[in-house]
Amino acid sequence: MSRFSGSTDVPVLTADEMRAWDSSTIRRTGIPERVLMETAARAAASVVDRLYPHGRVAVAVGSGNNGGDALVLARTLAAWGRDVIAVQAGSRMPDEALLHGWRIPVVPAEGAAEAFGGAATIVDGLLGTGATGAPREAYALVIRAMNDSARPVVALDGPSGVDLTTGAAPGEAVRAAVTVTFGAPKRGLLLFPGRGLAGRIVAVEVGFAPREGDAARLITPAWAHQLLPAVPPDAHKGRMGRVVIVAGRAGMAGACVLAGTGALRAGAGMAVLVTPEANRVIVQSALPEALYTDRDTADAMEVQRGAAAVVAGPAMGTDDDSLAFLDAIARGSDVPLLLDADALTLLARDPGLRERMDRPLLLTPHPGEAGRLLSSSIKEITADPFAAAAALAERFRCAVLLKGTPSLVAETGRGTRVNVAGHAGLATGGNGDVLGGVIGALLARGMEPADAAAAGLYFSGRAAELAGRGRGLLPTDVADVLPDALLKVPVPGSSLNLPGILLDLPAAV
Ligand SMILES: NC(=O)C1=CN([C@@H]2O[C@H](COP(=O)(O)OP(=O)(O)OC[C@H]3O[C@@H](n4cnc5c(N)ncnc54)[C@H](OP(=O)(O)O)[C@@H]3O)[C@@H](O)[C@H]2O)[C@@H](O)CC1
Ligand SMILES: [K+]
Repeated sequence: MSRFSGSTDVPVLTADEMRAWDSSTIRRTGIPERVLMETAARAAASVVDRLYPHGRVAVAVGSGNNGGDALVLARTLAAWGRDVIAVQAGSRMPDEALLHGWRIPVVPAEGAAEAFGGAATIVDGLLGTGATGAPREAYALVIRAMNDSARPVVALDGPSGVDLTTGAAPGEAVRAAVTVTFGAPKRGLLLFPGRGLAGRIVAVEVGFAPREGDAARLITPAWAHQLLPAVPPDAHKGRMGRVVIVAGRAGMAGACVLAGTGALRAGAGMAVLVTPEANRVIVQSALPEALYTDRDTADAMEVQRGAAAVVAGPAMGTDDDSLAFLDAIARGSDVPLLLDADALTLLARDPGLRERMDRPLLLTPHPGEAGRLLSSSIKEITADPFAAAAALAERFRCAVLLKGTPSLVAETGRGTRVNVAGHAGLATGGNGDVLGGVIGALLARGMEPADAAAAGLYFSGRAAELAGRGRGLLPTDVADVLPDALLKVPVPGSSLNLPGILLDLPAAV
């Protein structure tokens, strides 16, 4: 289960952004780099000591500041009475003065396998945000020895060999049990394969100044709850928002039911399901709480009268009739419109649809749909989802929720939001339909499209966590616990019980 501090503002940074933040903190505050390093390394030492309290700790030391962190951590653990040995990977060691005179045995890279074999826990302080390309030979040797040792590895800032901006691993890369990352989670830790190699991710606060500008940020519980409009004590269904859902071609009633369920479970005052007559009996039996309108005879303007938000697309069909109906819907109102699934395929076919409508727009593509909208391949989308989401937002002048691991929300001029709530149990058909309905309900309650998308991701992810992690979770199981996820109950902080933990994310398994 993802755990967060109460912070509303946790950046997600590229390696370059992290280095720039570091230098600007030093410049603006006068805090010496050594103090940041000391704070970072002591926080990591606490995590190592808490999680792996017994036996020898072997610390792999690179020649940059990541190695500096490792030396400070080694010295700190030694001062706490732990048995510590260091393995030198670089041609030189970081400043010896970091050891404060503590004597720690140091072995060369060639002795790594033996040193790791004699240890209970390994700390990876080889490479951090300053690394470029695949680890060079002595480093690669030490990384191989680490991965072959069958000992748990705690990576400092990131698993060495992982590009902390892209998540790529161009050569040997550490497979960590835990990554303690400093100041903010790095983007490359949240993108695969980096996410898989990082293990459990613990982000610790180390004394940076507040970040300025529109960097990417985590969607935190505190932020999502703060955005959620309060339910007035004299609420009535009209004030809680009417969501119109255009979904499900004939024979595809399920998508419509699931989107409607998502909307109602997320607190919409009313859901109107617009779907062909062929689906009527199923839709009305499965979700009698929703209103039904026959799509075959519906007037696109009439059906949106009184609506506070419209969701169109889940399994609605991609034929000419569907395009004509979508076009009429898009032009028939000025309330926020969410386009998902088949509606995105139709938009890719007829991008002029965007110009013909005049209303706030949110697109919620998966990488395949994003690829169609940008005329690029799924591989290109997943290689840099941050860039793809930003390009879509620019191209269609709208908010974009790009689904994936992690899902992102982008809008031009606003920082990208990154979701880490939820788990792989959400990767089944139908959850996207529920999510569309949830976001529709949040739009209908007056949230901005990008905010509604980000909050919708968080609350759905949280609901999936509450519903449990096992296989076989139905989208309706997730929808059923949405009301609990939406309650303003504080999310428990890190089970490590140490101060300053911004994020504690379980390993991706
Ligand atoms: N100030 C902060 O924000 C704070 C930062 N902190 C810490 O500093 C880390 C960043 O430190 P950094 O900038 O010194 O870079 P780092 O990752 O140690 O690597 C540089 C070294 O690696 C080498 N090298 C590069 N590529 C390589 C390769 N492929 N294969 C082999 N070697 C390679 C390169 O050698 P060169 O290429 O120069 O010969 C150079 O010696 C950051 O991640 C965090 O842990 C904390 O103390 C808290 C405060
Ligand atoms: K590292």
